[in-house]
Amino acid sequence: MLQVKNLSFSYKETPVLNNISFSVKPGEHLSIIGESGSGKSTLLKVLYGKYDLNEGNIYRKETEILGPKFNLVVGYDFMKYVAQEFDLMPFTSVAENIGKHLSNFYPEEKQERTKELLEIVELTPFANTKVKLLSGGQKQRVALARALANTPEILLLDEPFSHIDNFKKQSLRRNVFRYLKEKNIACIVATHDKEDVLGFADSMIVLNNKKLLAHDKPESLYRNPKTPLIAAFFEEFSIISNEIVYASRLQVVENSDLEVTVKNSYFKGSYYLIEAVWNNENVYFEHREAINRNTKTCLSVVDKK
Ligand SMILES: Nc1ncnc2c1ncn2[C@@H]1O[C@H](COP(=O)(O)OP(=O)(O)OP(=O)(O)O)[C@@H](O)[C@H]1O
Repeated sequence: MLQVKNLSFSYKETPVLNNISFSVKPGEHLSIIGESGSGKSTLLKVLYGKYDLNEGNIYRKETEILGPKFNLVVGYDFMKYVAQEFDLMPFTSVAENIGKHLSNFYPEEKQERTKELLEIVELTPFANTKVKLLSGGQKQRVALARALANTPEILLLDEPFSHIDNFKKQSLRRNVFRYLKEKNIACIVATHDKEDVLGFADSMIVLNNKKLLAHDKPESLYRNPKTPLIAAFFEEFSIISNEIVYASRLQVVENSDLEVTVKNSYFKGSYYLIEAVWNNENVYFEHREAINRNTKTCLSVVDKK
């Protein structure tokens, strides 16, 4: 449904994206990951038609998405974009902000729809609160609900849960992503958080050095990370005999050639992450309890599942 072909983009003299191609199917959830400054936000803005491309094309079905040089009003009805800065109306209520783009011809439907959207983003108790009185995370949820109001075909989300506390984040993420699937709304999500990806995204792209480093299912990239950058997105890892090995694949054994010296133990809830040294390199592994500093311990690599 959305097709990106050989896209290249520069801010004046600064090239940011080089020869990027991918496509998104109706209802697909695509994550964009990459280090800070790798161009995730820029890619979303370019997809939205905010900038003119240097090269390449973006198509939604047969329609080409064009930048401001060719399209006076930025944006399209079939696509909504929730930026990192939310651009809300501070002096009006949460409900009014959410209903801003809903038609006034059908007041009952508008009220019903606003109620439904408030529930999705868990803001029902704040319906009549002025937006300027909300926290950053609450404003982010208003922006999300407003983007969903007219059921777009494609939603572009830039770090959609970054301002939301951990208490709310899990349930909100499930609510929103489940809703998008139910309504067959495609979403393209720029994120630093693997929790936004695993269990939700159908596919992911990795931006690095202006290029598309990888494009695959999250499961495939997790199981076979081509580079340390990809592995680092998912978990702590070590390089052992030129292989990327996640901390969860190393276990303590009686004897092995891999004898490490423990430096630190970090409590992680259901396990400890142990930082150790082997051949002057850091090695990370998971263990059910903390291990004293300077303890020598042997490790073995568990086979991939
Ligand atoms: N308006 C702009 N004008 C000039 N350069 C910009 C502009 N916006 C971003 N850049 C540059 O483009 C590059 C990509 O930035 P972008 O914000 O797209 O990265 P990002 O991957 O989204 O980063 P983050 O994860 O920190 O949000 C950076 O080098 C940034 O400095």
